[in-house]
Amino acid sequence: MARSELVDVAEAKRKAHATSTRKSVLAFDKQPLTQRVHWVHVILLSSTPLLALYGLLTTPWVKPTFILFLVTYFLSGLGITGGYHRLWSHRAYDAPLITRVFFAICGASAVQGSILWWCRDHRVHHRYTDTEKDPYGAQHGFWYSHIIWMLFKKDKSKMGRVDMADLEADPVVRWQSKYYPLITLFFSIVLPWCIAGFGWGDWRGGYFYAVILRMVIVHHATFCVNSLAHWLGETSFDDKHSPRDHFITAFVTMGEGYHNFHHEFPQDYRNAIKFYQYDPTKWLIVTLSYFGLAYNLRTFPENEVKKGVVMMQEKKVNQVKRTLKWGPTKEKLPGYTMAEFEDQVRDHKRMWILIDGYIHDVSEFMNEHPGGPKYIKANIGRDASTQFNGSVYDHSNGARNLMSMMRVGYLKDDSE
Ligand code: HEM
Ligand SMILES: [Fe+2]
Ligand SMILES: [Fe+2]
Repeated sequence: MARSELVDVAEAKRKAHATSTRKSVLAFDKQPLTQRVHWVHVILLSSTPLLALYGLLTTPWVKPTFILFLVTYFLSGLGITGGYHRLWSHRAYDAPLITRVFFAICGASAVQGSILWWCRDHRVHHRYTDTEKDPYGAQHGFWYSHIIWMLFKKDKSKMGRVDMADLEADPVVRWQSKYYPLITLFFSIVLPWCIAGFGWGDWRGGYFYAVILRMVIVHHATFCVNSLAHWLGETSFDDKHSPRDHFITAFVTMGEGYHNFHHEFPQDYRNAIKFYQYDPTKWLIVTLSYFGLAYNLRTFPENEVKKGVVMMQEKKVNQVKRTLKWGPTKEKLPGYTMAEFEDQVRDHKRMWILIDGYIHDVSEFMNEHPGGPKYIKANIGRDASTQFNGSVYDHSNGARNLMSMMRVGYLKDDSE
């Protein structure tokens, strides 16, 4: 079986498996919707955007607050992407205590739950992508994977399970889980607010911009990794699941936009593999590694990454190939012995020519032959393989493809 056919068969099996998983673990309970609402999430996720909007309309920007807004945006955003996501969820690199504490604090300031909670869901998402066990399964649509999944409590017995032993053993993770509300309150709200207030007297701007607006933007940036990154762009490495690569998603999410790559090679500390693609999270990890603050940066072997690309290209080529006519194959043709072939030409006056094991009807082509009819006529009823392949003229692919459309039979050997 050809390699491309193997790929197709494997894919059909995967699709069948995915459908059966979807049927067997149908989502959501019979419980009424109102009883399943996750009120804390609903209130947090609806009030903060409204507050941010109100702040935007009523509060003037001052330069130091704008700078503080940018700094807190990058710190909390990178806490999620560099810490929660690449370090803890995927172990894409190792980091000493100081880096882990830094990321634990920055990540907490994004107000997206503790490392343990966030990483558990994320590992489940990778393991059960696009099935009912995926907490933010993209098969339920853009808005479900963006935010709706958080607004309802889940039936835990139906969620996928993953190994979290490595995180449970990390004292920084345990410390962050234990004091999560305090750490978040202080680093997300109190500290930036006080810096703007005590620093330059902008209590109002500090609250609305460096705390609320920044929080809302980082929330939705992260949510975009689950929605936009499973919806917009190319499936450059594998199309068996929904993750996609797009530079817009990368810009919105601090580099998490090459999501097809990421789902294929989740342990790679990079999301963007080309130097010109936007991945500030990767740049941060590399910079930290120069100072010994990150080490063992993991990358997937280049050879395997390229195979993914080539297999997708092959798939696209095969799709186009299937739309073209290639002439009948041996299984669809009658076989003739050499004697039968010669009889057909002699007794039935067929204009048949034998080349490369196939018999071709050249009656309509003879006078169109770019090399002139003479060469064809001289070979009716004969095997012209040697002449066709070089002794007279070595034909192009175009000529070979054209010839395959003229097949009317193949040459049986006498034992057949
Ligand atoms: C069904 C069989 C054949 C087909 C479909 C075919 C097709 C073509 C085509 C498309 C060309 C243009 C150049 C190219 O694309 O390579 C060509 C040129 C030519 N063919 Fe054939 N051919 C066939 C059989 C033969 C045979 C049996 C001979 C020789 C005994 C022959 C001799 C030549 C020669 C001499 C040229 C001219 C090259 C030139 O002057 O540039 N062809 N043929
Ligand atoms: Fe994903
Ligand atoms: Fe991930």
